[in-house]
Amino acid sequence: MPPVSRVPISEASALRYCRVALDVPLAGPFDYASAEPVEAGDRVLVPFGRRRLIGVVIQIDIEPTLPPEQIRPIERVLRDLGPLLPKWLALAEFAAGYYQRPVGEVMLPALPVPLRRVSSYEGKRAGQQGPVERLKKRRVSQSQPEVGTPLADSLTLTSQQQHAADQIMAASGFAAFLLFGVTGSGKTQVYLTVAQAVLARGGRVLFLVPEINLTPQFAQALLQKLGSVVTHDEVAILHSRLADGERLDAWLRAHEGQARIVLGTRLAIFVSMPAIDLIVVDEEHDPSYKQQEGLRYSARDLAVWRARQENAPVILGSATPSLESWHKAERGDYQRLTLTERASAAALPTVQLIDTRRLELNKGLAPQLIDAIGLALSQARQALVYLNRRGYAPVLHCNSCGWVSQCDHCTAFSVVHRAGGHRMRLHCHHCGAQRVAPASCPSCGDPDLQPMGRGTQRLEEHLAQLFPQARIARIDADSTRRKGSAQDLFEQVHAGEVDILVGTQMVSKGHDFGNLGVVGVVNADAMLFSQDFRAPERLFAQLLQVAGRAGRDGKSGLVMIQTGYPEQPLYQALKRHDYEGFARSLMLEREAAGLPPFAFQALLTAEATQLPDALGFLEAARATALAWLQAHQLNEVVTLYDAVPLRVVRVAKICRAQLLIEASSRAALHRLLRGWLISLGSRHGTGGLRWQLEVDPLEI
Ligand SMILES: Nc1ncnc2c1ncn2[C@@H]1O[C@H](COP(=O)(O)OP(=O)(O)OP(=O)(O)O)[C@@H](O)[C@H]1O
Ligand SMILES: [Zn+2]
Repeated sequence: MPPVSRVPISEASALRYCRVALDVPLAGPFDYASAEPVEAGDRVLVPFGRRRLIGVVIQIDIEPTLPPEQIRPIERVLRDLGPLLPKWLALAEFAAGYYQRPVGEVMLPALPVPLRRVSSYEGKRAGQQGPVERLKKRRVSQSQPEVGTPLADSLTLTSQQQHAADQIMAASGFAAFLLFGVTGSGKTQVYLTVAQAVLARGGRVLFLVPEINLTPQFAQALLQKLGSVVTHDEVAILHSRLADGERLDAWLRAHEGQARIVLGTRLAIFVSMPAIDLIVVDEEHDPSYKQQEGLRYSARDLAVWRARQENAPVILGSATPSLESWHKAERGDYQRLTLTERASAAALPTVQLIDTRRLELNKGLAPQLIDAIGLALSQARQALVYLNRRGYAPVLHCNSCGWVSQCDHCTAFSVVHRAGGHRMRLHCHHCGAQRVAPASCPSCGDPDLQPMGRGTQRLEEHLAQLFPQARIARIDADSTRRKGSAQDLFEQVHAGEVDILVGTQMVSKGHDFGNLGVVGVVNADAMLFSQDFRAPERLFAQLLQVAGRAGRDGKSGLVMIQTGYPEQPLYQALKRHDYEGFARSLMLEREAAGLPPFAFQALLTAEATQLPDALGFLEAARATALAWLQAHQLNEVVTLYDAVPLRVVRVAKICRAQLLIEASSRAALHRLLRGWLISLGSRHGTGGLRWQLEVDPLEI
């Protein structure tokens, strides 16, 4: 361990004071003293309580807020990396302010682990070097990077694609575009055409995709189209499944400017780049752009902020834009570009609603769907059956006494999963607890326990019985846990080694299947009557997206949706591929009800071992907020709802409750949040109570 530099008080006048952001759940930032000059953006190793932490200097030459003798000195300035750029610091400061988190909890998690872990800089392995030098040594010893092979790019843009690309390329400085293009309209080609122009003049591009599994497809398309303007080495890929070293490598290449294309999932929005000349957010409506823990940011919204900061254009692309973005386009904040036709001379698929009320289903499948799948297979085409529920069956049930499988730790059913050798297991999808399914009913002893309902595993089994000759692949979170397994499965589908694909929404996002003739949707109704006001928007998007996988090759595509409510406007709009009409009706409802995008929300969630503690905390918080609103004459502008338990109230033995805050003015909402948070105290309160604030929550 390097000696701790204890600076004698007599020399205190030679000290400078600075403010350091640390990843601790306290307001911060924290004052430190330094004998050597530091700059904003420097990473430093500092003592904190009894621990030592790596932090980021965010302000220098400050007037300390504590008496000098209480201020501890910085132990070491980490000089293996130049200071983080002012623009990057500003992005983190903005996110911290907007999402109401201490800046250190934004900055440090945004850095690759080795750059913020004390042990990377100490101990035997670290020697004198830090992780950056170690990585660079490794890089030199590896073979030279291969140069991208420019492939002939034979596609001629359709006139709609060309028009959209021209509009974007004509933009100077910041401009936000909503690229609204039907499924298969070739939005990717528009992004790539604009990116090509940017890269050809030496610029840099940040591409965001919603799913890790889409990065290989995208990276390939990038190199194919852009191989003449960038090399392999100039593309950096960032997502959460990379090993620490890989992530550091990609991050550094972006930070140091070597990478000119950064392609990644939501976390890539926090990448450090010397400049960005174009940002693309593909499938901008996708909920996975919203981080659901820690700093609950929206990468899509930060992308727009960042484009403004960089004075660059941003493209938000989707066949089913979020109502937030659609609203901004309607108001003219975003420029809307529309692609109404599929690119490759393919028509949009025919959507049929199968009324299951008058049907006898065979293993949950309508005879028409079974026939359609059979026909597709006989024509050597593929079929996809979509069921957004993983596992074998949602619950195990006793016919004699009515016992159902429940998680011991959560107020939720435990889901039946089939392990190898057909053994049943029970998994809780909330807390992750797993156990072997009981052989007989724990309540009455009846050995005849039945799985009830259907998940993707069971659907896969049924399809195998109905189509014994077919090669069936299941793609869901369970079948793709192993790194690379999703990519392998998708490659098998593309290579034609799969006849029937069974999957959850993982299969619906953005995949360009070449030979998919039929898409069947089962059990979509489950989401039709959800409490969440965003449920119809989300269901429509999911179904339109999955429907859009069919018939992309120019041959016919057929989509069959099994429903007990075919007359529902959502299904009727789907049948017409009518995003615009459906969005219009949802928008009217939202406006009448004063819901987003016509209002702004925040959600305060509390967790405690006893529900009354969580509710009590929220009620006290509510009273404080009400008083504050009254004092600031904002009680007309901001509404505080009652504190209520969450739908799944107990998870892993912890009870959860929430308090919804809604405002007609974003500024008023943020004023309240700033004034209020201080009064709530530490996020880890006493008696195991924890709270969490989310700005712009997606799920309520
Ligand atoms: N100008 C073009 N001429 C011929 N084929 C094209 C053209 N542009 C795109 N394509 C092809 O059309 C298919 C769909 O393109 P792409 O995947 O970009 O659609 P998309 O708009 O992203 O759709 P989705 O929203 O459904 O993901 C791809 O196979 C692509 O190669
Ligand atoms: Zn559980």
